[in-house]
Amino acid sequence: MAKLVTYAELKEHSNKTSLYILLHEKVYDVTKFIDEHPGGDEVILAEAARDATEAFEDVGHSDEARALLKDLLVGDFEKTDELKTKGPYSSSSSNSNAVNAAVEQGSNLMYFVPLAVLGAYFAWRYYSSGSI
Ligand code: HEM
Repeated sequence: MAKLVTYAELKEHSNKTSLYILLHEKVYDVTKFIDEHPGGDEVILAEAARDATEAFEDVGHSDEARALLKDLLVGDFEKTDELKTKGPYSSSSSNSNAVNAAVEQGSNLMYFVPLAVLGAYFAWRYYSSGSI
């Protein structure tokens, strides 16, 4: 059976001397790999002691990148309440609500502007037809 890695262990290995990364509920030892990472060491260090799945998938890593993982595997991550593997960090919903509201306001304006132009056009036709 695969080794279970606890959240405490994940946190212990969160610096350049020893670094574990949590991806898809599995823990990888990337200590030796970070210097070779084409994306640089900082982006990986930023994912220490948290769920790096989203960051990793957002980049759209190649199959070659994924193949590297199997040699780095430490074990399965032991799920805890402290760190939901779906990511408690996935940006706060209040924030995205504000963005949604802004987008909605923008689209209201997108309807209003062409309608106003149309209204102005018919008003112009109405008045100019009277004078011809
Ligand atoms: C242990 C996990 C990781 C492995 C094995 C890995 C491996 C690789 C490899 C092989 C590439 C070259 C392009 C490709 O083949 O897809 C790459 C690129 C990249 N990686 Fe990772 N990576 C890991 C984790 C991460 C994380 C957590 C991030 C966080 C954002 C990240 C960000 C990037 C970026 C931004 C590039 C693009 C670099 C460029 O094209 O300039 N990687 N990675």
